[in-house]
Amino acid sequence: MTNTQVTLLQIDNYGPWTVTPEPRREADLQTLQSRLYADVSQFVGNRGGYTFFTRFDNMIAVTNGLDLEDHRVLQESIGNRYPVTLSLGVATGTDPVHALSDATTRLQEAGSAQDEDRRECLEGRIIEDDHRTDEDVQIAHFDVINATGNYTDELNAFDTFIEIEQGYAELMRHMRYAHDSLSFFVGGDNVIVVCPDLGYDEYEEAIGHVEEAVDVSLQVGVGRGKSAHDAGFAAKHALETCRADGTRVELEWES
Ligand SMILES: Nc1nc2c(ncn2[C@@H]2O[C@H](COP(=O)(O)OP(=O)(O)OP(=O)(O)O)[C@@H](O)[C@H]2O)c(=O)[nH]1
Repeated sequence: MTNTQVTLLQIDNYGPWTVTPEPRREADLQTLQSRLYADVSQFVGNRGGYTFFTRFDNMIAVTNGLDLEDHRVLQESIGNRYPVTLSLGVATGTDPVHALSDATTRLQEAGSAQDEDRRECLEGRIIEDDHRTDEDVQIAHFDVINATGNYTDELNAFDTFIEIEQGYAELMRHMRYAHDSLSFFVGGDNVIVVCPDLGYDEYEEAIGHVEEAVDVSLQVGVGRGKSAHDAGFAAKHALETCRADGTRVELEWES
């Protein structure tokens, strides 16, 4: 049974900061956001977690293996080095959508994202070490079949981007509402999905749905693990099996 630990990271009072005392240069905001993401991704990644940039002012991380002290150190380190601070909500659950929803509620109850007095909140709970198992995290790594031959080498770069984003948008909505999963575009033609306990049939159904709806063909490798890294790494290996064997769905634990 999965038990996903999800952290919502929210920049405190960021909207007002971007326009005070007057609107800040857009290139500077983009640079700040991408550097902040890079630092958070490295900190969480070094401890076995995955961070997704999502909307940049709100990031979502799978943090199985990180305790509350790790979260506090992250906040302190960012607060020391950036002109902005982070509030964090952490929650756990057998279904990652529920866990994220609980993490969100924790922050919302602590105050608005644009409340001057809500700074560096840390709310929630983690999975204790002695309760962690090798099946806590399930990650599915989706990829567009032959994106290079069908899109990248054929269409102009923007039209390729539209096709890939259409596939992502359809998959993300379907996995959220049909399978209680959180999907994140991670670059190129790749989408990483944080899932509850799903099996072969659900993944095959999702791929069929996206193909039917937007005519984008996907393959998926799925892995399980104690941390996001362990599950995601297993998923990457399963995806390599799809590529080698021409299969659409590979579950690492069944190979
Ligand atoms: N984030 C991330 N991006 C990847 C990964 N693998 C590939 N990519 C991206 O996806 C792009 C396309 O690579 P592939 O998916 O290997 O190419 P493809 O043409 O779709 O070929 P097949 O996947 O074999 O059908 C690359 O340029 C990368 O940007 C990965 O594991 N993680």
